[in-house]
Amino acid sequence: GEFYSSVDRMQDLAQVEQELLNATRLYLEQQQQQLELYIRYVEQIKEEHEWAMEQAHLDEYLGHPLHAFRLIKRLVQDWDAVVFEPIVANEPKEEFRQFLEAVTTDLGYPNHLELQGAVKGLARLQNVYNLSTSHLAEGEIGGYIYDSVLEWRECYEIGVQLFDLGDYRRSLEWLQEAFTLLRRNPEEDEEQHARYMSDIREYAALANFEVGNPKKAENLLNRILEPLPNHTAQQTLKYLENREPGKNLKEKTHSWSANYTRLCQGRRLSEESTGHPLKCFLDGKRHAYYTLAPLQVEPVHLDPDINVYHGMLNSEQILSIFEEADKLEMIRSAVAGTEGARTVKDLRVSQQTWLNYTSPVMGSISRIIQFVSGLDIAGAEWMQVANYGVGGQYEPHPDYFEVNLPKDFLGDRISTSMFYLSDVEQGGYTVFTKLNLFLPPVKGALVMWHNLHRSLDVDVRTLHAGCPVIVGSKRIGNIWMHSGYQEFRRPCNLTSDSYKSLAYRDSV
Ligand SMILES: O=C(O)CCC(=O)C(=O)O
Ligand SMILES: [Fe+2]
Repeated sequence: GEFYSSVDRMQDLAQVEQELLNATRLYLEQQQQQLELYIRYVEQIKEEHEWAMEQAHLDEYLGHPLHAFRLIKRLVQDWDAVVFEPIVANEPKEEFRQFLEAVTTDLGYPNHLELQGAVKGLARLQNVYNLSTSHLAEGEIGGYIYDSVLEWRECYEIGVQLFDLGDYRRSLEWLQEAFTLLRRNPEEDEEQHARYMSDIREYAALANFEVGNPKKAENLLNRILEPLPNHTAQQTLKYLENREPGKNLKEKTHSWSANYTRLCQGRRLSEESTGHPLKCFLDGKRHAYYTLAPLQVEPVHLDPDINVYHGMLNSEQILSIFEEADKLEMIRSAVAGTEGARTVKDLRVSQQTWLNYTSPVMGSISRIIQFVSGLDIAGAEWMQVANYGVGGQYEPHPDYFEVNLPKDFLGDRISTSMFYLSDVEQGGYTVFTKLNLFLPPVKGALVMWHNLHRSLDVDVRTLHAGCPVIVGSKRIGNIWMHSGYQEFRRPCNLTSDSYKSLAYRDSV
């Protein structure tokens, strides 16, 4: 499975590293003992050998039958048993090799795609939250200082990865950061230092070329060639001669990008009032279940109605949910692609699993959902439990299908009920890009809204997103009810109010 797309899965990697540390230490100690043993034996043989060589006449010496015997014995037996065999067999090495194989098949091991995923996550955080490269490298995120700083090599690696990903502007920033850090903290070996500086300059030249700055690229390469005329910068210079600068630069922006970014940062799009005073209230009447402990309702939007219900799950219940989810395999979240095919894309970076309603805690959840929504759980999918990873997000999307409804669905997703199963230290808001609304996750709270109009036409105003997680582990539980099972639960009139969506169809 994949690691970077879920903070929970990343814990396995910490375990992998712990085991690697233990096993490698042990291996090196065993090897060291083994080496010392070889050295002792070889010293002994050497002594004998040298003594023989010191004799005036070697042929006379070897003419002695005991001497001859001992030389032959040393070669036939001692060298073989004491030196050749253990060196060739090298048991600790074989053991170590087997351990590596076991640990990587057991727990899995990240590959270059994982590194790429983690780097993409960092760049995404920078884009959405306007994080400067130097602040991030210094461990400062959103005004908070964390005790984690990056070294020049790490910044260089991020720069190289971003270059390969075609994000040339960001790549350049990271390469510049690497350059600054290396210059501030030079390597002791001067030659080595110069080599590293050249490595950074060469990549920076390529990145400059790609952002449309060929003069700068040329200067950087010439700068390398001054002291080192044979450096590969020579070939790079030639390679760039026949290419067009800046032609691979592609800016990916969506119609919703500006709203998404702004709301994720916790900034409203405008201070325009909705005309409704939105005040929290207690509701003990919705269902007898809530007579003694009324629902704590926070209406966050009217028309479409979006409500947050606080304190719906306590920590023990949330723990039981995780215990249940832990027994199942988390998989990388897919999105509905064309023809309903599931595809994995950067627009959704999380892992998920599905829980049915048979366990005690899931039984409570199904009651909560029915009592609060007034809808029938018979038309619900299992609860989807998701955990986001490094810079994990879910770009703006509606929860309804509208077209390509899965075959086993009876009706579209009439409502979304989303439980926040964790607090998030920084980032990870849920935002509605057409509604000027952002919601910071609050552990134990439930957000609920309808995705369809009364007429069951889709309500395009419900476009929403999960913003990238900056710091922390975001967990949510989603339950989608289907419209097909609600004949007895929707007594209100079915006159179409879908005209309300018209103005929003093409808006951002
Ligand atoms: O993570 C969030 O806040 C939103 C998640 C979501 O919209 C979904 O899973 O459909
Ligand atoms: Fe959603």
